[in-house]
Amino acid sequence: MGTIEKRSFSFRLRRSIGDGGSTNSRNSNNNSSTCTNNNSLLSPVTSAKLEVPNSSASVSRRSSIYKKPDKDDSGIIHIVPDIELPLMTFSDQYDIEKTLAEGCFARILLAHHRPTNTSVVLKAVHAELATLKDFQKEFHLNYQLSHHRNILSAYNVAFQTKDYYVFAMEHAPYGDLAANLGPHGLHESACKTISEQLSSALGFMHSKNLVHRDLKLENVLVFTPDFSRVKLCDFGTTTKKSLLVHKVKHTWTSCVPPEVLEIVKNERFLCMPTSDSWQFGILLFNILTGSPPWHMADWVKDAQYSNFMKYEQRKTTKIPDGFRRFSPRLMRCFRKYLTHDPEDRCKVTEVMKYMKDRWVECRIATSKSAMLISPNPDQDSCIYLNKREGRLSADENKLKLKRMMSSYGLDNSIDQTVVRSRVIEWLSTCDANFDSDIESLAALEVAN
Ligand SMILES: Nc1ncnc2c1ncn2[C@@H]1O[C@H](COP(=O)(O)OP(=O)(O)OP(=O)(O)O)[C@@H](O)[C@H]1O
Repeated sequence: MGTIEKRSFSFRLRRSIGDGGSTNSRNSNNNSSTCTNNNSLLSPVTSAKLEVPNSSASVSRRSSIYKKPDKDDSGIIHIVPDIELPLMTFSDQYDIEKTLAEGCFARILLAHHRPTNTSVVLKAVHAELATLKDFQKEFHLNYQLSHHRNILSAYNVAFQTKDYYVFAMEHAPYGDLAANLGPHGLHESACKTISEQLSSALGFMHSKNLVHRDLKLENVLVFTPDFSRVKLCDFGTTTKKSLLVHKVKHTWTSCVPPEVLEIVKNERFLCMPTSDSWQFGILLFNILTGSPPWHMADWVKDAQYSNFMKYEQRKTTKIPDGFRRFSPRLMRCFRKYLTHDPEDRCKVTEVMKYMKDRWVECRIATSKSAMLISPNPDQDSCIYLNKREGRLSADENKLKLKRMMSSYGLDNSIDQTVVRSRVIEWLSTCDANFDSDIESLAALEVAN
């Protein structure tokens, strides 16, 4: 094997975010705006000479190769600088420990950086599948956004090998949200924690006129097992607001907003933050239930979406199937995120108004069929509420009713045998598999 010559590249092209038009890249935006390049905005990136840590860096960024980007970017975030990428091999400075993931465009490698004795993750973008300027844009944005606590920190380190463009970032020890989601979703409190952090990260991006465009479970990384620290990653499709873009390829159809789904192949459209709001709504549903609300936001082809759309547009009061467990407050919130018309869609931070509300309510009886929905009560907030809090509120309501009736001088003595047989009769008409001996009914009798 011959030695690989180390040389630097500089790029004469001057551009702003979204400028391009490559056909094989994932972010094949095409617009004509051009900005003046400023090399001083980001110091030349070399992996041979690593940056000394900034003393004010937060605990999670203590790595000796982390250099904090400037908080007050005054708009420079929209100018992708020409950076020099030294050519090297991984083994020059890194021991590759394992491949964490293979994305559509990149390999994600856990590596040990020998000179600084630091564990890092290397995102190695296939040079054949992405253009150099797409790589530079992703690296620049990730690095510049790094100072938000819920955005993955990129180190000031980038280089190229024979086959890859590479940059370094911190390691998320618990992987992505998709890997942490059970079939019945997460508990309400975890969903609130996650949505608070993600809405903050996306709100921060929007405040800088940037649209992420590819929010999905796989692009949210988990740093603590209780989800108290999650971070947004993958800025490969991030675009400046109002630029003309093509559809993002290689994403789940359920994440594609209706106005984007309608776009015909190769047609371009304006990139707007409301598409992140839509994807936030889908992600919220996904983490609460374990699956997306529909396959695609096409009211002709997808009955589930069509049902939601009728409800959202107040053509029916019937709550769509997948949403029945949610409280009226959360339904109001979903309506705002998942409204068909992007003009009417709320800002991504809207969810913060709903943090004090209960999100999940149980409208499912504790019958055998209900238990089949979630055999593990701790996995499903609906059943969880039903068991731990349902009885308490039922007792309280009963007492209230008794007090109210007696204050009007009404007799409130009830024949419990009649009540019991009516309940059994009603349940058996609802559920063919109903067994009158189930524990919940025995408990009902005791409570009465
Ligand atoms: N810093 C990290 N720590 C741990 N895992 C990571 C890290 N970065 C990425 N991953 C894992 O690698 C996967 C792919 O990463 P990423 O989305 O950046 O690659 P990509 O090629 O752009 O993906 P896509 O297929 O969405 O285009 C993530 O879903 C996540 O599981």
